[in-house]
Amino acid sequence: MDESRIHVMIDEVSLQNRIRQLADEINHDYQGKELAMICVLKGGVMFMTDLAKYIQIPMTMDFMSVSSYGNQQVSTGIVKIMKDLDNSIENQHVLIVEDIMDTGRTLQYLKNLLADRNPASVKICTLLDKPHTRVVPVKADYTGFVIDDKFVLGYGLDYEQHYRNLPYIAYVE
Ligand SMILES: O=P(O)(O)OC[C@H]1O[C@H](OP(=O)(O)OP(=O)(O)O)[C@H](O)[C@@H]1O
Ligand code: HPA
Repeated sequence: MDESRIHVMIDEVSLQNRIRQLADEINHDYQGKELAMICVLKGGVMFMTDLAKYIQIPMTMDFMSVSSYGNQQVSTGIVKIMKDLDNSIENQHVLIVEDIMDTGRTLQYLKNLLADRNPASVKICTLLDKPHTRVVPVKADYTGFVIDDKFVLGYGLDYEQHYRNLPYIAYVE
């Protein structure tokens, strides 16, 4: 991609400050409980690992990978599990950790799938929320930033598998 089209949307300091605030909320809300943090690969990796550093209650981590059918830019709404969780979530307080909620299809599918496995609770924590592109009525319990309808990359998010390593969120214009 022509890199002059990439602009910073959320810088590294703002990201880290907000992630610390989200962790404080989570620590408060789950006091006395154990948290099963579920990272949605690959985009959720950076957010999951940074968020987890500030979690002060007992917690476990597990990873799941899902993929949408169809071409890369157009969400078809059909989601396929590429890698399932390693461990059971029965009777556990599950927090799904995602990088972005766009159409909402991925998180709606995942929330329903995990809710069927008899957890004690299932909540969603998304770093970014693009409410204007939502197609299904799924809601996050914890949201880092609500953003405009722009294609974003960095901090886990990719453009054709690249740019996930940027320490900030950028938009393409
Ligand atoms: O709300 P939606 O429209 O469903 O879009 C959000 C999903 O799309 C991206 O994943 P992608 O399938 O690109 O995989 P990746 O995380 O491996 O990049 C992102 O990480 C979310 O999982
Ligand atoms: O804006 C985005 N950027 C990268 N990946 C995504 N997956 C859904 N929306 C986006």
